[in-house]
Amino acid sequence: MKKYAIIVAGGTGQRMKSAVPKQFLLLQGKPILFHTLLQFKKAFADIELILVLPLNQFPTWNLLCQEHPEILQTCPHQLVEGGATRFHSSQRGIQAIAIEQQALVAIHDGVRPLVSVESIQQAYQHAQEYGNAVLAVSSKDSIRQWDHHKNVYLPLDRTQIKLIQTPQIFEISLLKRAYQQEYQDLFTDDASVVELLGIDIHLVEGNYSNIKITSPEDMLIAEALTQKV
Ligand SMILES: Nc1ccn([C@@H]2O[C@H](COP(=O)(O)OP(=O)(O)OP(=O)(O)O)[C@@H](O)[C@H]2O)c(=O)n1
Ligand SMILES: C[C@](O)(CO)[C@H](O)COP(=O)(O)O
Repeated sequence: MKKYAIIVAGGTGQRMKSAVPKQFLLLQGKPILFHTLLQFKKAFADIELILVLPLNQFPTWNLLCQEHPEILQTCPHQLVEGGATRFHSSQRGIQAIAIEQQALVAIHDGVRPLVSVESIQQAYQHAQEYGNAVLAVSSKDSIRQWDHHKNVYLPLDRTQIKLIQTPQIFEISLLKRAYQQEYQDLFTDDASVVELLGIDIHLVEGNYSNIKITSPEDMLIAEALTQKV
């Protein structure tokens, strides 16, 4: 089946507090987005890549592609303008795909460059079998939830909790239908959008190195995890 990956990088990275948008920061000397795109290309040589960026970041990305010619040599991709929220960026990426054939579409955070090739391949396999697949890991920490009646945080059974990652992979017609829905604040990922159609989400074991680069210490962790020995 035809495979697409939509790499959403339409955010402004407020929590990273860096002058350079976090998706362009250099990890082992290469832009974070290059690492992300490359993992999908390594997973499937024939995959079609769509990169979603804010329109005002297109010139910076084009410059980076000139400075690092290996980006376009190894990971040719279509550039699509992002939206106001992650939902709207995913929606625009999805609109860029024609629906003339069956296809599996992965939506992946541009700032998760350490996703493994094996996880990507495994997730596509599960999506082929179950119609969708979402990477997730168990919590290594204890978890508490605010109780509005008691005005206190109460412990949850962490064996019942999963921490959700990307990629999140769906059949194209399902995604197109899901993203016709009106935006809601509870849409923090693509699975929550699809689920509202009454579809059960299929979780696949992810891995702990697939971190989302969100705040400054995440760059140190990513550098350490990619260190060549
Ligand atoms: N309007 C938006 C907002 C987010 N994203 C993408 O969704 C992913 C996960 O979001 P997050 O880490 O929250 O990124 P930012 O929104 O950029 O960060 P912050 O919330 O700190 O501003 C990122 O790859 C981000 O670029 C996007 O494509 N479009
Ligand atoms: C999609 C996601 O990475 C799954 O964990 C996450 O929900 C993104 O959340 P953010 O609020 O955009 O950081």
